[in-house]
Formats: sequence, C-alpha cells, structure tokens
Amino acid sequence: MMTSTPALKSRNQLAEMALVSGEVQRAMPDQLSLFVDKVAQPSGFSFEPDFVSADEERALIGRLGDLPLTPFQFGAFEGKRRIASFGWRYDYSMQKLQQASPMPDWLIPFAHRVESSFQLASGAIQQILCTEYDEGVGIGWHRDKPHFDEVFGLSLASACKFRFRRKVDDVWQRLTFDIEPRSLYRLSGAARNVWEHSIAPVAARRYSVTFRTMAIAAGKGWGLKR
Ligand SMILES: O=C(O)CCC(=O)C(=O)O
Ligand SMILES: [Fe+2]
Repeated sequence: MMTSTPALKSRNQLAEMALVSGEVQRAMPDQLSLFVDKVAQPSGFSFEPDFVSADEERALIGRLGDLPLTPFQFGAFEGKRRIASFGWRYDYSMQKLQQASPMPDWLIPFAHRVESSFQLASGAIQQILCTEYDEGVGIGWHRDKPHFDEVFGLSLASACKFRFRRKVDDVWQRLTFDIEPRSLYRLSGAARNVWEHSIAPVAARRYSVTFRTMAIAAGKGWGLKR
C-alpha cells in the first residue's frame, strides 16, 4: 500500500502547481521535470489552427445566431450555455440518447471536412452540438457521454481556456490550453476517456460546434443517413 510521507506530499503539491499552469518548471529536480514533461499534453489531444477561414467563421456565427438555441438542460437544472443538437442528443432526464433534428445543410460540409482531415469514414460524424457561451459562461468538469466516441471541437468568435484534469493517486494533474477561434481540437484516447475537461468562463461570447462519432455505431441502430 502506498503511504504518503510529508516529503512526497510536498513534491506532489509542486507537481500539481506546475501542472495547473501547464508549464514545465525548469527549477525543479530532474525526476519531477520528467514527470511533468510526460503529461505536458494529454495523449489523444491535438488541435489545428485555422480549420475554417475568417469568412467561414463569419458565416457560421451568423447561422448559429439564427438557430433556436435553448438553455442546456441537466435533469431539473438549466445551464447558462445555450445549445442545439443535431443527429443525436443525450437526454439527461431519460438518461439516454434521443434522435435529434437532422444536420442542417450548412453544417454538413464541415462534418465532411472533419471526416476527411482525420481519415474517418464518410458519415462517421453522427452528432453535432452547437453551443453559445455568453461572456462569463463556461462549462464544468466532465467527460463526454460514453455513447459518443471521438469529439472534435470547432471554436468560433473568441478564445477560451480549455482545461484538463485527472487524478493520479491523490493528486489532481491539471493542464490548460489557450484555444483560438477558428481552430479545431480533437479529443480521443486518454484525453477523451481518462482526463476530464472544462472551459473557464469566457471573456467574450464564444460559440463552439462539436462533432462526435458514435462509440458503437454498428449494432445499436445508431447509423444515421444524411
Ligand atoms: O465548447 C466546447 O468546445 C466544448 C464543450 C464540451 O465540452 C461539451 O459539449 O461536451
Ligand atoms: Fe465535453
């Protein structure tokens, strides 16, 4: 069984401090720097700047502004962010997936762009979630529902601080990334299944369009045609 000595604890606290800032601290003992280096980026997390052009971003923001976005419903609670789901939506009261409206024509080319950029089969993206965060709104710690597999997030209108955390023994490891508008991040592997993520309250209105593949696309009747 592992016991936690005072010396070990302070090392862990140092490690956590380093990870909170997402930086590798040069002044640290070698062993600790190595440990921090190893988690400098959660495995399965990547992002591509300029996934859409400035013109496409403007057009998308216009479309998103026209959508009937509704406050995120978490059982009896309402979140501050506003959303619209396409393809599938997860119903927190029923605790299951429900079919949602088909993907609108103006989003389909972007779903295809995600598929071709990441060598996914055409049609692999089965769900799109559009989210609006007003100034001061973020999203709390979570992992996406297991019904979904990979998550690709397109950021629009403003930047955000995208945070990861995971608990190793009794220490939270934390990393924060600045995510720029027009970029696309990918959550797969450990970044999607092990690490939790959250977004700090944003400084200015931000939109995201998240594209998801399904965990069990075959055998569950989740293959939607579009
Ligand atoms: O807005 C984003 O980029 C991420 C939102 C998110 O984590 C989610 O909808 O599960
Ligand atoms: Fe998420």
